[in-house]
Amino acid sequence: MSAKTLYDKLWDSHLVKQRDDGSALIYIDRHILHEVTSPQAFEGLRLAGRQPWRIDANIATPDHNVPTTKAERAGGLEAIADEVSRIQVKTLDENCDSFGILEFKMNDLRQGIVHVVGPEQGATLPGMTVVCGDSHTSTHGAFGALAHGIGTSEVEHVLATQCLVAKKMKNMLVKVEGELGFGVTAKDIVLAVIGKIGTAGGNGHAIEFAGSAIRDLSVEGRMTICNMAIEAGARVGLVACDEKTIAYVKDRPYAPKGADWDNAVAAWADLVSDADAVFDSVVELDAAEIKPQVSWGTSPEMVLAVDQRVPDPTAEADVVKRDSIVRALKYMGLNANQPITDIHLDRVFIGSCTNSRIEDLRAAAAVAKGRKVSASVKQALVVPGSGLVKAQAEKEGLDAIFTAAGFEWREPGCSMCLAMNPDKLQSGEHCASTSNRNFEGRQGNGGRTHLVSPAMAAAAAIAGHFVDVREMLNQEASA
Ligand SMILES: CC(C)[C@H](C(=O)O)[C@@H](O)C(=O)O
Ligand code: SF4
Repeated sequence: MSAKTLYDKLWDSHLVKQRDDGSALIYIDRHILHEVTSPQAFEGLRLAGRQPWRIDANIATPDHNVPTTKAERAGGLEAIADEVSRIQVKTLDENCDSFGILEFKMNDLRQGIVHVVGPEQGATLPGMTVVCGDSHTSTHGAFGALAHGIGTSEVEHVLATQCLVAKKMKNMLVKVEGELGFGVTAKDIVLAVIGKIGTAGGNGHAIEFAGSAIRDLSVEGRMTICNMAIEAGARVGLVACDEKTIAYVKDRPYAPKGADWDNAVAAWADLVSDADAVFDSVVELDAAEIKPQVSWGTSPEMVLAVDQRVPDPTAEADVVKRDSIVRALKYMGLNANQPITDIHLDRVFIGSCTNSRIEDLRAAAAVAKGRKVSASVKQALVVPGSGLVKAQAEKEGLDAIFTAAGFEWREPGCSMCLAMNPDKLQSGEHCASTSNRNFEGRQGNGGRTHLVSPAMAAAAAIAGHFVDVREMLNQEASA
């Protein structure tokens, strides 16, 4: 038998039927739902008089439309001021109740962003196929699972049949070897990868992230990396299953127990690419060369190290690239050659499915501790990814660190990651954000997003402009 990549193995073990035209039917182990992409799918089921094929495979939670202030949350669903949001969240509740689907409702301690909640509950497991009507489902690939986003009609198809029509992708290996320097994180790795290969670099591929720097990351760091595979053009991001993955999953509510656990762990040992597996393309990065990253433009590939300057379009020979630089500079209100550290921030957002887990909050709090948010920053938000992350952070006193420094401590949800709830940028405002997309208008009409790590976002909040967090923490910069 020929050598296989991890992606090949996951694909083969879920293949129900391969057709000659290249399309295939794959079995889906876990389906996660949120309020934005599920209403029409449930409606379709209803119209067709169908029931979900395997009710227990589904798990739901509202995240995009939920408000994040205590006051709005305390009033329950009726207090959601925005009508569309209120209807979306209510509809998810009604659909889950009527079809018998497990849902962590808005004020349940287990509620949160789908991509934080799935792994946290052990609903995402190594070796599974995981889908959700959300592009950042790639996050779950950090567990050695085949995970990707699907559209609303596919949500209906998965609900009805537990299968998905899919096409096998190509294999790409992104290998990051060596040790990360002090203050450099998983977020910086993935931004550097996207800076190198571009937002189309992974098109049509499943990207496996490997190498010693990836192995050295925590499982949460690996989730941050896989989360942004989609921003590199790949619907799927993957990391091999190892001892850390298994330790993370153990004893979580929906993880197998007893003899089932032992059998599962034995089976998971094979969730690695064979040593001689062949990838269609390979990209290599040296971890030691990666510095804290800041996106300056309107696409995640428009990213630089914090000590660099915003590009000068006149230095770009390629006319298409030159035009996109000109356009991005204009939208972002930046000048050619401006040092990244001269970019001033109006708001700071620490949260989103990329960076709202406990380790992210710890990293931000380590910077915020004993410091104050700059008077020039109008708002600095910290939004935990789930109620359980929030509770853990409070147990560790992180909330007190943040509020003493002048950050707002919020209830879990997607929040300022995208403008689907009250947390938004005003036109022209610059935001240091730990999220994953910096498209025009992403955080509010005319808003200007800069993607960074949690530590870099906290440092920017303190300084009022971008700074190298390594200098703020007064440590020897490792680069
Ligand atoms: C609303 C949802 C469909 C969307 C996605 O698919 O990713 C959102 O989560 C995003 O991050 O843009
Ligand atoms: S946090 Fe942002 S990227 Fe993640 S699911 Fe919500 S809106 Fe999408």
